[in-house]
Amino acid sequence: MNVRVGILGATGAVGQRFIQLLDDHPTFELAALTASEESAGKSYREAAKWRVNTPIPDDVASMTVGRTHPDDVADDVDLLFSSLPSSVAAEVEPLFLDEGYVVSSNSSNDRMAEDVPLTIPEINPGHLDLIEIQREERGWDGALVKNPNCSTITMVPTLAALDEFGLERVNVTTLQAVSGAGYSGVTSMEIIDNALPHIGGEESKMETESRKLLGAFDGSEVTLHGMEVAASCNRIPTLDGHLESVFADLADEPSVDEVARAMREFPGIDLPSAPEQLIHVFDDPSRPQPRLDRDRENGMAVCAGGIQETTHGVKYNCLAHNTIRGAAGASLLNGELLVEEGWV
Ligand SMILES: NC(=O)C1=CN([C@@H]2O[C@H](COP(=O)(O)OP(=O)(O)OC[C@H]3O[C@@H](n4cnc5c(N)ncnc54)[C@H](OP(=O)(O)O)[C@@H]3O)[C@@H](O)[C@H]2O)C=CC1
Ligand SMILES: N[C@@H](CC(=O)OP(=O)(O)O)C(=O)O
Repeated sequence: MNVRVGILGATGAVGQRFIQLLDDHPTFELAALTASEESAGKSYREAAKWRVNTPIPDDVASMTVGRTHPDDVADDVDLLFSSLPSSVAAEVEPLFLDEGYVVSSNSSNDRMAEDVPLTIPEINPGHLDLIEIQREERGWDGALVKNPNCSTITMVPTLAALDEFGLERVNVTTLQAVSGAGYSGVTSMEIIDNALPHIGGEESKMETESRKLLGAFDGSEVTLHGMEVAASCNRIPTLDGHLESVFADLADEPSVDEVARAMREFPGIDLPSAPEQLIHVFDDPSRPQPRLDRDRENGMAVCAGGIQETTHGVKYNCLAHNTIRGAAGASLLNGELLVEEGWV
């Protein structure tokens, strides 16, 4: 079965990743591209400042970019991926939902809304059933599903693996790539030979979204996981790939080998864009590294290493590709799950 998909915000950093990942997708057929009024009416080649490391697919280059409005998206598009600035997404996503579109969104608005599934398919696929409640409460024919913030998604699979040892408290420090801020996010004068110890809003996203993702869903609501999370977020001059140092306090006292096993054996999911192995664990304490490890399994794997025991639990480093597993790849996987579960 072919599913016709569109991208809202198709010209941006994440939008370009969507186009790259959708090229040759087994079931998704790209049928609509939207961006701002400034890009609308232009061919995609003219409108996008293409910056990813594969050429624009020929059939996409000649497509016309529409306005980000339901009137510019054909009715027979089944699924929309959204990578708009969150202030724009908050205004326009409801227009598409009212019209019955299913939207798999990467933008941060509504991630913590009680009736909106915030999902990582390998971690909490059951939370998709919140769509029933969302439709009742908001009167939408469509459905809205969010993926988490890129720093959150880097850490949460490893925390999910640790949960069997009783997760009590998590402290995390991030070293985030410049692509996370978008193409015009930080200037070269700000970031070269430097590190920026503040990323607006990022810390609270990690502290709250992680608890929702690992929260229990009883069929009507998600109860946030009881762990405490404290985050410190920093920008460094890498291009792609967020590296994070996690200190996790646990109720049990697992050995390093037991923690490594729990991470390595954490189950994946059978979807076209999912990695074979969700968490790649290194014995070499100098890995993972952004440049060497961010592209594992097409940028969809999470890496971990440097696992050591601490007084109250363990510490380790983890890494994921922020614009693939942390953004476009995450929405794409949610889209595949929506199709698999019959919501599209
Ligand atoms: N970069 C990353 O690693 C991650 C980003 N995100 C989130 O994804 C979203 C997109 O990020 P990113 O791709 O980096 O952003 P960009 O600024 O690179 O792209 C934004 C896109 O939205 C379009 N757009 C901007 N304003 C409007 C408007 N008023 N109406 C319609 N379309 C508009 C732009 O079109 P045009 O080209 O015409 O201006 C462009 O296509 C954001 O919410 C971001 O926070 C999430 C996780 C990671
Ligand atoms: N803030 C993230 C990227 C991002 O846009 O996050 P969010 O999807 O939560 O807005 C970073 O700087 O790396």
